[in-house]
Amino acid sequence: MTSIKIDDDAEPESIEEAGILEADVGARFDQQLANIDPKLKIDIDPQSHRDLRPEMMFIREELRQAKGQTLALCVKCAIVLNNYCDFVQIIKMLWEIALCAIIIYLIKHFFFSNVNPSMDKLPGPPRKFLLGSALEFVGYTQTEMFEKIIEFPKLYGNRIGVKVFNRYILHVYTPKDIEVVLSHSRNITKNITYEFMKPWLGTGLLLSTGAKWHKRRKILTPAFHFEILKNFAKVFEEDSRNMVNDINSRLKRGADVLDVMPFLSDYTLYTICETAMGTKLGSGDTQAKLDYKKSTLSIGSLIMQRLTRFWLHSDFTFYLSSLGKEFKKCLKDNFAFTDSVIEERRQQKANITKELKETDGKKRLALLDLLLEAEGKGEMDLEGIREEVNTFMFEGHDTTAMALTFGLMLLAEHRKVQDLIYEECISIFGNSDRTATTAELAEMKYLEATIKEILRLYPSVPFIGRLITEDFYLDETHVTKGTEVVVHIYDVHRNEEYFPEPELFRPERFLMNGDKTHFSYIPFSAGPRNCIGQRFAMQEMKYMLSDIIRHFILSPEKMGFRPKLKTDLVLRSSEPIYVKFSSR
Ligand code: HEM
Repeated sequence: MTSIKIDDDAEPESIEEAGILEADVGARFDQQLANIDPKLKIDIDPQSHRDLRPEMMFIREELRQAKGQTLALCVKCAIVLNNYCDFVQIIKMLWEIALCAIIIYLIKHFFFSNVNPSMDKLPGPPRKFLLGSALEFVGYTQTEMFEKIIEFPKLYGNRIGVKVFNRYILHVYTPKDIEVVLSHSRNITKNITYEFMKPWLGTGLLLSTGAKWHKRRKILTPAFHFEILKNFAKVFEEDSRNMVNDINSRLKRGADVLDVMPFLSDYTLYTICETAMGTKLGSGDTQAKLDYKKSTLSIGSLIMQRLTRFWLHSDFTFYLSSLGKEFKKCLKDNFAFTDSVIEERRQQKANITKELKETDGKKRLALLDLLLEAEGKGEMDLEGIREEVNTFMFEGHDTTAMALTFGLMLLAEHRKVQDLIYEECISIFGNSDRTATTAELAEMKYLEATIKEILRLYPSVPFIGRLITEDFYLDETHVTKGTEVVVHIYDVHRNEEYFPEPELFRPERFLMNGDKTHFSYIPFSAGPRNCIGQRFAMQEMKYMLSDIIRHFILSPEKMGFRPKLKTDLVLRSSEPIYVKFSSR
């Protein structure tokens, strides 16, 4: 309710003056009445008009219409009301100007603040006004996404520029470009895609950057020292022997065809828990273990779905959505398991300290022990331990499980390769059933070449990303700060120039090339942020594959079967991979 007070002293002196005022005020009213908020109630006290002469009154019909009531206004009232309306108009106008300024700022910030003509020149998928290529993957399944990404170099060439809103994303495929990106000592920050993993892995070794990453890498590198891997040999041996026994008992029950992915994933999980975490899981599925495996698979898939829906990129919208709610539930299950692993090791801490004393500190600590030791020295807190344990549990078991899965699929179709590995094993062990020493594993050159070839065709991490923090050039392309770069490992491994007939599974390539593949072969990435666990992974895979081939002949369930691949945190098959086992 707006009350208009009349200052009687300001009453016009004469009818003429009132007439002039009315004409003036009336004209201005006519302009403004259209803008008066119809909800505005104007209450003019009729008592205050009682002494006014009738000539000094005028009725604005428009006001009556606008307010649904007849108002008799004296000229002074009209002036006051008019001034009031002017004031409201000014405020409204200022608000509109501010709103426009905010919108212009946001549009500029989100769509136009990042302009890089040399990136704009690069070929790439079509761009829509303002959105760029933001709609490119909307509605795609993970399998369709993978197929589309693989098509990119065929459509647009070997250096591709993509713009999504204001983000430039450079895709590189050639060893020459990849070398520049990965060797850069200061461009070590991961790109925005990895942000979606942070609620899960925190800023552990995989996701951290700058000083934190340097400090953590220094603390954790000793956990992958050659001597430590030697200590792990016993666990690798035991787990691969258990795996062989498990397959044997299945064969006795007549179950000779295995869905290999979940099977292998169990064993790589046992191995990472027992080696890096110092915790024996025991065979058989507990609910916590099942929840961990299920939630790890779901987390990857939910992150991929979020990635393709740009409106879920903000935490606010994501956690309101059903995907976000499911994601939270998966994190809870995942953390419950990893927390129990930490707790169990913490309980054994007294034993570790005793062992350290007995060996004069010469005993090398496993990863989790190093973390607990760092906690004791005040270099790390519980949150820090948790993010590293989550990082290593995931990176340390899913990557190797997928490599072994694709490995068994390829070996099953290539009997000759199996025979060559078998012969290599016989040349070392003869008829003995004993397991290999680390020195003997190092001698298995053909097996090593086979694993390399498996990882060439099916690199567990098919793409990696960086956020550029320091400008550099790729020939004439100026890659500026803020640009994201995606390195296509899967594609560079299929470059015909380096790997003739790239789709063929041919381990001999690595016997001839040795290690002179440079940046054309990077399953473990390269440069400062390469895989810290690569020797661990190679050793684990050697133990498992050699033990399988020494005991079984593999054959495919369906000859020529190639599963559809899907984009995920690691390279996955979209359908089960079955392999038939028979005893040698
Ligand atoms: C076949 C097996 C494996 C493959 C193909 C693989 C591949 C890779 C690749 C490509 C990266 C770089 C990721 C990036 O730049 O975003 C990486 C990083 C990493 N990997 Fe592996 N990995 C394997 C096994 C393992 C194992 C067994 C562990 C641990 C025991 C491990 C732990 C890590 C960690 C912690 C990083 C982050 C390193 C850093 O940024 O400093 N990986 N891995």
